[in-house]
Amino acid sequence: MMQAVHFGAGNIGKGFIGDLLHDSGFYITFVEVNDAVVQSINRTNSYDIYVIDKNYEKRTINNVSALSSGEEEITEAILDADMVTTSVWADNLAKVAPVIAKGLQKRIDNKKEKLNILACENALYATDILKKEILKNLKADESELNNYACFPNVSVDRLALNIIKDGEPAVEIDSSFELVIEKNKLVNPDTEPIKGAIYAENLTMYLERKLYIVNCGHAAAAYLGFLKGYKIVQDALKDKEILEEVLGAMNESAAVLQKKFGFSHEDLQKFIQKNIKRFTSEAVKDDILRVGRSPIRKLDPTDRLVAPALGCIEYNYETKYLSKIIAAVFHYENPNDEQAVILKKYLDENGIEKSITNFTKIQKGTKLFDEISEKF
Ligand SMILES: NC(=O)C1=CN([C@@H]2O[C@H](COP(=O)(O)OP(=O)(O)OC[C@H]3O[C@@H](n4cnc5c(N)ncnc54)[C@H](O)[C@@H]3O)[C@@H](O)[C@H]2O)C=CC1
Ligand SMILES: O=P(O)(O)OC[C@H]1O[C@](O)(CO)[C@@H](O)[C@@H]1O
Repeated sequence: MMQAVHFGAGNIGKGFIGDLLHDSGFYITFVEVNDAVVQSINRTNSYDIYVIDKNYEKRTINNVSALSSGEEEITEAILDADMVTTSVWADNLAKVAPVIAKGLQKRIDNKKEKLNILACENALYATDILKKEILKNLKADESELNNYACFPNVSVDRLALNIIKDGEPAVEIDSSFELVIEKNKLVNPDTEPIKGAIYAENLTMYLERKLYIVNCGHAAAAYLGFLKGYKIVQDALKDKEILEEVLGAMNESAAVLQKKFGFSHEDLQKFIQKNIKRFTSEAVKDDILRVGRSPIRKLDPTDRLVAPALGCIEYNYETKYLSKIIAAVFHYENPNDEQAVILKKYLDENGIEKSITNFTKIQKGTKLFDEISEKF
């Protein structure tokens, strides 16, 4: 049986990547910092996922085990692996990199064959970020590493939510998904190691369409919804004013992608409508605090809100909606979200102008800066 080591047994780890790896014939060793999750997987060497839009049909994923993040066996698991994947959040890639590097060093010492390493995170080129972090922790240099590992980037799209079922952590998923893998960076670009994935020559257009339309619209619903006191995304989107503004932001992003990649207007409209339908599905209750989580990451100039706004500026398009949503992020509060706490503290101590530049890197004196500051 093929072996995969997956870092992060969270919603996407279990509900998406684990599901597809299992379907593709892999035995999966999860590496996870949460010991309760490790124990839960190891109790039965399986876990359950529930398909929301198929009447919560249960799918049991077997041929799995889990290791706690400090365990020595991780190096051995990587030594024997055919693939390594992550879904730990982009902010944590630097933390898993030393562990992966240790396993890779052992593969290098043992002259093992090349394997694919994929960072399945919501971020632009997350696998490149992971590779850079691995190199910081490896004796080998990049050209030697390239003989032992390939690093395709990935675009990851599936709704996966955590639930407790019969006292055990489980995951609810949507049956629809899109996993796009950078084909030419695979160990063997003619193989399709994960069933159901799309193997793309040009990942950038898929990655940007996903991050700058799907995640942009979802984030817009969360931050505007929060401002008006909603708790659930589906409820926020029943508010006509919020829906109009969310669509406005998605359309501003779409205009940039149309110009940059040559997508047709009709295709992008269909894409937007399909995603609004997903966000408003009555079967799902998606917590605004989940979708709005880690606001500092979401204010990054390469992420879902600021990057499309900068694209609009480049093409001389309007940023009426995107600027309002970026401004709304600075009003977001969640005492249980470390980044939200840091953001609020910085804002309270330094004011909106310094905060805009500090978190978005948008410079004072530019049109976009003025718009965000005014809307705030
Ligand atoms: N949940 C969703 O619907 C989607 C999430 N994503 C992306 O997938 C990634 C994971 O998101 P979720 O699964 O929702 O989050 P999650 O919080 O459910 O899962 C992340 C898991 O990684 C574990 N983890 C964190 N640091 C670790 C470390 N150093 N070593 C081992 N495990 C570690 C956490 O304990 C947690 O179980 C994120 O980058 C997110 O943006 C992408 C598409 C959809
Ligand atoms: O996982 P992140 O990057 O924090 O953002 C939440 C987003 O990710 C998703 O969970 C999946 O794309 C969306 O539901 C939401 O837009």
